[in-house]
Amino acid sequence: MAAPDVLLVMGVSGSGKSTVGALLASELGWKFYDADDYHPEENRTKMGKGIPLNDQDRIPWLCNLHDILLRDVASGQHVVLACSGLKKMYRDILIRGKDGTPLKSDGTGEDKQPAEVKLLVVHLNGSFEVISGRLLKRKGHFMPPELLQSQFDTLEPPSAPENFIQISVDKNLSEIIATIMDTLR
Ligand SMILES: Nc1ncnc2c1ncn2[C@@H]1O[C@H](COP(=O)(O)OP(=O)(O)O)[C@@H](O)[C@H]1O
Ligand SMILES: O=C(O)[C@H](O)[C@@H](O)[C@H](O)[C@H](O)COP(=O)(O)O
Repeated sequence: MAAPDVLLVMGVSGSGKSTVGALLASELGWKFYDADDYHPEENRTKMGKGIPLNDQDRIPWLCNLHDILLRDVASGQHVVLACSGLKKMYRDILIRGKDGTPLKSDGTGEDKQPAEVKLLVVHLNGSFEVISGRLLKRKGHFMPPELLQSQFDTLEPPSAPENFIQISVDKNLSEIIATIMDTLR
């Protein structure tokens, strides 16, 4: 696999994205973003009321994250992004933006290059029982555990031809990090 510029740590709420993403970024010395920090206030309020987000709520949030990734990658920065990325369409937006593959100038005024983000998707995969158990214990977070079923209903696990690995949330954190580091070698 070509070396990725960005690692997307994805999965349903409570699958461990923020925890794994932050550890991984620190291990790799890459920049870390938690997509939760980029939700507009309306999205946070909606989730806080127990209402699941829809495509309309998520698309502008994902487009903004795509712009951030492109900007960082263009400046040579490698990034770990923790983001639910539940549907293939959402992951495609993170890679290519909303309208597929916009062209950007390579600076010569002639050839154009696609403005794509080279992404490796790390899907943290687990059962409803294990993940809801963790969410019920998690304190001080705006996401109510009652929304977990809608997250599983929305989830489209990554599949070929996406560039991805899948790791069980039943593993402990050091095993998860070691598996990802092995994949990158
Ligand atoms: N592999 C793991 N084993 C045990 N507990 C974990 C693991 N990954 C995450 N956790 C715990 O599960 C909870 C949810 O993790 P978090 O990173 O907040 O998930 P997310 O960002 O996907 O919502 C946290 O309390 C975290 O400490
Ligand atoms: O797309 C979504 O519906 C949200 O991004 C959601 O998946 C995310 O999980 C929340 O922001 C809660 O945050 P946690 O994932 O950290 O629970």
